[in-house]
Amino acid sequence: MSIPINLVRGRGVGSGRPRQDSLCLRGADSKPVKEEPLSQARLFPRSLEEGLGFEYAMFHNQVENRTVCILQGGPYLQGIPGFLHGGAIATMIDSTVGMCAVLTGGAVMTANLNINFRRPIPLCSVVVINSQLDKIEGRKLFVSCNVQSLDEKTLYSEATSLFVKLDPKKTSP
Ligand SMILES: CCCCCCCC/C=C\CCCCCCCC(=O)SCCNC(=O)CCNC(=O)[C@H](O)C(C)(C)COP(=O)(O)OP(=O)(O)OC[C@H]1O[C@@H](n2cnc3c(N)ncnc32)[C@H](O)[C@@H]1OP(=O)(O)O
Repeated sequence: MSIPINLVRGRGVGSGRPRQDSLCLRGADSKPVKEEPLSQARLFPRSLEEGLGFEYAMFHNQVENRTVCILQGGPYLQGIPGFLHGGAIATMIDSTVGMCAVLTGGAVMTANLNINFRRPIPLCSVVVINSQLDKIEGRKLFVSCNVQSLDEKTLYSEATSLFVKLDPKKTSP
């Protein structure tokens, strides 16, 4: 029986090389089986060679609860020829609004993510993801963002998201 891997904890934040992470293996009942260092585990957007995948830097404003990501999607992220794959865009939107939620609320997980893809993003172009915390209701954090060209003339995507703070009383998220 194969053991499903339910949680890979990434530690790489912002730009830089991928770091070693630890891996928690969980059985079918979601109970931890063992936790050990795993050199192959990487934060997903840091899993490709430099320059070929997700090239980005993030900046967080703690006063305004805003996170900005400067992103250049490389040639391994192609969807329609010449343009970024929608899943790659979704990954970086989730990572940016996720960073905003984590730095505001601590341990959270994405519960809902809605994306409108307005214009295709040319491969290897530089775009800006602007996210901000809209409101907090109990354990729920609502974060929205847009993806624009550097000159702000082109709106590529808009998204809204819901993050839920993990409940320490529950054994698994
Ligand atoms: C984790 C540690 C974080 C620390 C990391 C630090 C290092 C930072 C490094 C790098 C940051 C980069 C950032 C990465 C970003 C990527 C994040 C992801 O991609 S996460 C993977 C995808 N998401 C899942 O797999 C979730 C699967 N879902 C769940 O596990 C649960 O559903 C969970 C935890 C989200 C909520 O479960 P419940 O049991 O705790 O809570 P309930 O009672 O169900 O909901 C609480 C409230 O939220 C509403 N809610 C829940 N889900 C909803 C939904 N989908 N739509 C609307 N409302 C929803 C409910 O109606 C309830 O609302 P009412 O309190 O009654 O008002």
